[in-house]
Amino acid sequence: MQPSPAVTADGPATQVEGLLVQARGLGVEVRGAGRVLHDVSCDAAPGRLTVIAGSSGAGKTVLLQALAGLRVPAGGEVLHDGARPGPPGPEFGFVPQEDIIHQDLPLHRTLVYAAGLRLPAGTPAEAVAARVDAVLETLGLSHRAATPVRALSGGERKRACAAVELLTRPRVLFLDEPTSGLDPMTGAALLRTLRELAEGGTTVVLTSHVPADLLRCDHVVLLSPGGEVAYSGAPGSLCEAFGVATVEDVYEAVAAGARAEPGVLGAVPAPRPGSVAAPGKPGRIGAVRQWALLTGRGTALLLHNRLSVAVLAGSPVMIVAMFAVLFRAGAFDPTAPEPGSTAMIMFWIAFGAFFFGLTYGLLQICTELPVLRREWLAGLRIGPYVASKLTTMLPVLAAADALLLVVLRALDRLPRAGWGTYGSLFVSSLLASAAALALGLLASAAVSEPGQATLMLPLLCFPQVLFSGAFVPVPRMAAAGEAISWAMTNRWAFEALGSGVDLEALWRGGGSPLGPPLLASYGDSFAHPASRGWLILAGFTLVFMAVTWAVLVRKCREGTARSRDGR
Ligand SMILES: Nc1ncnc2c1ncn2[C@@H]1O[C@H](COP(=O)(O)OP(=O)(O)OP(=O)(O)O)[C@@H](O)[C@H]1O
Repeated sequence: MQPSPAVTADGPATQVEGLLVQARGLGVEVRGAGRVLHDVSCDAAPGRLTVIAGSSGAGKTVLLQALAGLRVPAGGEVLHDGARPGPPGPEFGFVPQEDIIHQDLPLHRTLVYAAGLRLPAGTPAEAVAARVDAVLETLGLSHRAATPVRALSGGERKRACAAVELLTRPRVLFLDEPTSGLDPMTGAALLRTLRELAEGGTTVVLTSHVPADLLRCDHVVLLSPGGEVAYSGAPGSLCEAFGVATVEDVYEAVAAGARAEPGVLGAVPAPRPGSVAAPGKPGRIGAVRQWALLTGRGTALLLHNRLSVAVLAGSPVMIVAMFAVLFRAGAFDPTAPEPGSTAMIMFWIAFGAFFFGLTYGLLQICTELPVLRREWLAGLRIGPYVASKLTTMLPVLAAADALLLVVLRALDRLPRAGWGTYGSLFVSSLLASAAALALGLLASAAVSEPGQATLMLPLLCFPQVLFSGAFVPVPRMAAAGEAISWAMTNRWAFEALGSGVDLEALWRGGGSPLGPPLLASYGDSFAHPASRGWLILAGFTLVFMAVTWAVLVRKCREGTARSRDGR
């Protein structure tokens, strides 16, 4: 790791008027854990490096979130410049323990996208690039600008996350365990960088359980295992206050119940009860611009991730190859059709389109929830975010569906028909994929980790096969099964595809004696125009997207005390 450079004239630490953060008698409850913090009073002053320390589980993260205004106090209050925290604006930086940047793009490009979402609307591209360059220089990352984030070392990745937060020149920067997992030298270098930011005026608050970190900061807030302040003051007086020789001894003394008198911070402005801190002027970019930016970033991320490219390109090719060897040619020959095979070909096209959409959607959101949460706080709207997932993936799905149809037609597994028929088949497939993609996005938003999303795959696929009406025709289903089939997008895709190739006419008038009895068992499944299926599939897509939006809004708001305008 390179030594941290001096803060440049253009760097984020220059001429920043830091935010005064105060906690007064703060109590915080966490669902499932009860009251975690008790009567905590402490200050984090501008231009200072404040560290929240304590044993594991003492409540450091909860206190950091509460000081940032991201947790509702159960008692007492948090004040920013003497007022209640307002909506988080560009003056606010928060780096959680999880990475808040995507892994696949080069660092510079990642920061340019982040800046696009955070800097005021209308910021010229050159100004964005200059800002990114300045932040990279401040954090000693200029030489890694072209490196994919995934290839950065642990310490560099932590600084890259901080870099995102510095783009807007925040007045306060909160960091949750920025030095955890770093070797002592890298940790010390990161703290030096944070010190330089503090010296430039920024209020810097971090959590740490590395003893050496405490001595490098200006102010220590040490929590007892029960979530009370055991010490608040200068690091130089810490050991003396407990009558011990080392920081490790202090931890032992605190675990045994020792407490020290809170240190005096100096004069702070009197609180203005009832008032709300004004956010910095956000000047956020509009919903359409957010959607365009996210679509561009989503596409770039897809193309830069080898695994996703392999899945995107590989799964349609494999499925097309399997279909090609499964079905015999000529099933749609009007003089000697194979009615059973034609129904199966239609079903497997519908299911292939469904499968592409679902698998593409399932990992889209759950793998980037920490990034989304942080960007939401910074002003990202959930609507453009969800819409961008659709617009990023739809062209890929269109290509996969088209490939399926073109190859099956070329191999004579589909009828010799004109553009009208193939246009209809393509629209049915694409809408089936879109509905499945939206279902995948919903599942991805609802689960809490990628492993759960993978488990959802068979759960979501099975009913789509069973209740599609292909293997057990809808008129032959039990009443409950028929009711369930209404909720299956695959049923509507199957019927729209069958209607698109006019299976009814082929079965009724074709030269196979099996056609009429089959038609009798499928009833009016293919009697409706394909457009009816299209409308239903489009409706499902919209409903799944809307529910995804609602789930994500709830997840982003969860535990967030600060209101946020402009979702
Ligand atoms: N989402 C949650 N659900 C249940 N309990 C929680 C949750 N978040 C925190 N807690 C509980 O709140 C307490 C404080 O947690 P916190 O993460 O603030 O501790 P910490 O001091 O930061 O610990 P560590 O150093 O291990 O990160 C712990 O007892 C923890 O189990």
